[in-house]
Amino acid sequence: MQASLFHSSGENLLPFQGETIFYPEFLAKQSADHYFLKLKESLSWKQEPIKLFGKTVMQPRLTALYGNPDIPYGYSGIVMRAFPWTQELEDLKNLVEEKAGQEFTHVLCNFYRDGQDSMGWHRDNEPALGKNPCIASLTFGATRNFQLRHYETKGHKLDIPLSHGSLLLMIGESQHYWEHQLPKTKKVLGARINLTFRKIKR
Ligand SMILES: O=C(O)CCC(=O)C(=O)O
Ligand SMILES: [Fe+2]
Repeated sequence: MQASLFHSSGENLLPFQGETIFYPEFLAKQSADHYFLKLKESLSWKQEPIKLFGKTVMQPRLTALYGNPDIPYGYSGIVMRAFPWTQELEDLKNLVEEKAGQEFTHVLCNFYRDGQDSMGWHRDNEPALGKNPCIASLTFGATRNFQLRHYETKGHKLDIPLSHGSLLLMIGESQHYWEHQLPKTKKVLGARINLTFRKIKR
């Protein structure tokens, strides 16, 4: 497969040190509507604790990990065991793999119940993801503002409204030089599902 072909329809949003490409209409509305309802009711959503500066706190969202159960994956002091792929997640994985031009082993699923659920500044740079990982982020439901900023300078802040059916690819050196977050908001009342496809090494 020729990597250059896959990103031809998208533009890099980062000014330097990484590539992040946004496809606002990756899925048609009807298809995105179908997946939102299906994923909401069928995935094993759970609120899990994480360790933050030595303290155990509950994550401000629900999560579920799917993929190869033989490869454990963890972040922020927790280890998650993956559930095997469901039909819907596998179908979406195939679509995303075609666009990204690479394969994924896992998908981390996030459920933001409303604007009060969030995710703080971080990089997806666990050693198990390898040097320049491709993180493919698929969104369903309420549009939320996704923010990126340069990790060292905390400058060059970008706001990307991740809409229903959109796909964001973070590739190259993105996870080395840029951090991202999904801040809380008083404006958003509806629920949002985000799937981040990842390739995890043993
Ligand atoms: O919900 C989002 O858009 C961000 C999710 C994310 O950054 C992650 O799962 O690592
Ligand atoms: Fe992330």
